[in-house]
Amino acid sequence: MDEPRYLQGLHVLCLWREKEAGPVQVEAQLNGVREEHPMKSELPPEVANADWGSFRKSLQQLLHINKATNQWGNFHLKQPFGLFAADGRRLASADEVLATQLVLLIEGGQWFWPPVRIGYLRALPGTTYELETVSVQPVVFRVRGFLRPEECQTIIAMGEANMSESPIVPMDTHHRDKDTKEFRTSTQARLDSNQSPLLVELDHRISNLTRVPVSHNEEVQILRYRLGEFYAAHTDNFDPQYYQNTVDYIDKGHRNRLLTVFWYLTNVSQGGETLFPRANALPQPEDMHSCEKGLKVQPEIGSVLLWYSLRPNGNSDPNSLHASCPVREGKKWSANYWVWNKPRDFEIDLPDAEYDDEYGGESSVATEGDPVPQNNVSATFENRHPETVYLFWKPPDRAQEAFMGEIQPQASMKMYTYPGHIWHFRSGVDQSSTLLYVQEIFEGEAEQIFILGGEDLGEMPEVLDREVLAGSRRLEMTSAGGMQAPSLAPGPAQSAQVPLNSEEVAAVHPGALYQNDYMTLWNDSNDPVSAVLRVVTPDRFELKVSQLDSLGGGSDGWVIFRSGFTVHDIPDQPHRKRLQLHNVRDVKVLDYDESKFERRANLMLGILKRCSWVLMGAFQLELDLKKNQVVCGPRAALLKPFWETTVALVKTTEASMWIFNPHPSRALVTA
Ligand SMILES: O=C(O)CCC(=O)C(=O)O
Ligand SMILES: [Fe+2]
Repeated sequence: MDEPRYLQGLHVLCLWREKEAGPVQVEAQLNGVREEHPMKSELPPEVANADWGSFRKSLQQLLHINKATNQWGNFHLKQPFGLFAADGRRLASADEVLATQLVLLIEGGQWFWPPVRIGYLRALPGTTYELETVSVQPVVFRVRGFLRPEECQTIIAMGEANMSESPIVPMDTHHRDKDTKEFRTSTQARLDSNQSPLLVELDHRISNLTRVPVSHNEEVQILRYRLGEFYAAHTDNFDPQYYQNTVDYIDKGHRNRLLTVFWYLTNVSQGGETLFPRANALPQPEDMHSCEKGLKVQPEIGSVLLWYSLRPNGNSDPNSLHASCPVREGKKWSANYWVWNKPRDFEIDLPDAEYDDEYGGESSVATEGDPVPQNNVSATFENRHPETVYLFWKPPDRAQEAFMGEIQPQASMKMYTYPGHIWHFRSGVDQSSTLLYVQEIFEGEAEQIFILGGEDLGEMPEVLDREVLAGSRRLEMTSAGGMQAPSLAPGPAQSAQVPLNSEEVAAVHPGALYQNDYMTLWNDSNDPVSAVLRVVTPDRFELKVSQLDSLGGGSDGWVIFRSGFTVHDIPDQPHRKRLQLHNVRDVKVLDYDESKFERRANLMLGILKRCSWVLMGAFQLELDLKKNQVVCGPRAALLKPFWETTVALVKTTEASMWIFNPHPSRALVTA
């Protein structure tokens, strides 16, 4: 039965809190229909601080989203729902959702532009073009001037050099013995984006239009229709019912073509229209070759059509049936750009950001024989840079990287991946943009967190004010030189380093020692923690933290952190200097005795050890020349289990360092 609501699975939510720490109010317009009385409800206050999985689960329960709303069955293969801002930006934390307030929950997991009404014009932010709704059932947009005439020319020329007969993927149950020519008479060429920078650019132009990552697209298919040539009515997605031979390839229907961006590369004098015979709920036509009824769109050079073959909930949309009417005069050049609801790289099966999400509490069908990959890793990439970073997966055997999404400042993105996989972080959406960082997924941990450090100092100044420097001036931290990729490569920091004056030289001379005052840091057993920073050379230090929480409630644990550093000015604070940390080749960044710590601590230390750049970005150090202190604090959540608060390490000497002796019979040694 056809669903009455053709935007099923697209829910518009408004979330807010009336009081800080109060419950989260939710108002929801469901299934793309604007009701006079929207659904109203609230979620308990703790939901606001919940991890992403629990947060999603509470929304899912509230809205009664379940897998069974999907027509394909095999629910374990169904893609999880996605949450988006109204401009199509994917949201990835409770914080982000609550900050955004107006969000779209899309059950099919990929962004879906709401059509609103026929004739509705939506300016695409950051571009000069508009999405014009030409049909709401199916959802079809036209974007005029999306391609420049000279780009159309170039594409046609590339296509022309590679033409062959247009194939169709025959429905194995229906059309196995039929001649392709009965359905489609055009000629076609597939073009790999790698062969042309224009195509690479178009991948991103389109991804920006659809808000679906580039990794989801098929190679563009250039089409040429000569006089009388046509394509009978069909849908672009694959219904598993009709594609038994390819059913695994399409995850039994859950991996499917989501949308088509159809390029018109020429005008056509007569005929050659794209026809939607079921537009506005018209019934299934009897004659798939008829061009009589339905919505007809005339080819117009440089314009594109965007239509969805799946509904927002991931089911197929029978109204997306479409055809190319025969060309009556002239020639028609056009192209299919198909975008799938899941990434196209099948072997590695790298699903979407939220693929690992649990639907929870659903039918047993969902768990029967789920092919859950064994050694997969969920990697969370947190962006602490002041600018958006672009995440790419670098396949081992190919030069072409797969764009997986963008991470806004302060946002994070979770990916399913595998040990040994390489991830690239770039400054832009294409592969020619600056490579900021390379991260390999390591063995052993199922959950890995990577924080892309930066010069953005986040909440740090406040922490300093409150806990260490009460009464002193608020610190103005600076953002030095934009993006600074944490790097494993040795070398000086990128922002300009100032020559040291004599005061500074004295502060960081080899052998200079700094220690926190006795009883300023504590472990769980209430033993005082000692932190000693020792300058090794004028550009390297070693920080030893001892009396850490250890096995069986003890305090034997110690950690040594080694880093290179450069000294930087802080505007208007002549006596304060920022120490920028960096790796030094052949120096072991982290040392500790595993046998001293509990499993959880070892786990965290293991992570820190493997991605030492995290540590470089996680600590914030400042030199106070007046007070002879190094102020040291965490600036990444990752560090907080070890280093909760900001402490001042005071200049000291070997002889006057304090040592805590946990043995009660022996006296504490202080100067
Ligand atoms: O040429 C057209 O207008 C539509 C072609 C089409 O739908 C296809 O090739 O899948
Ligand atoms: Fe088509």
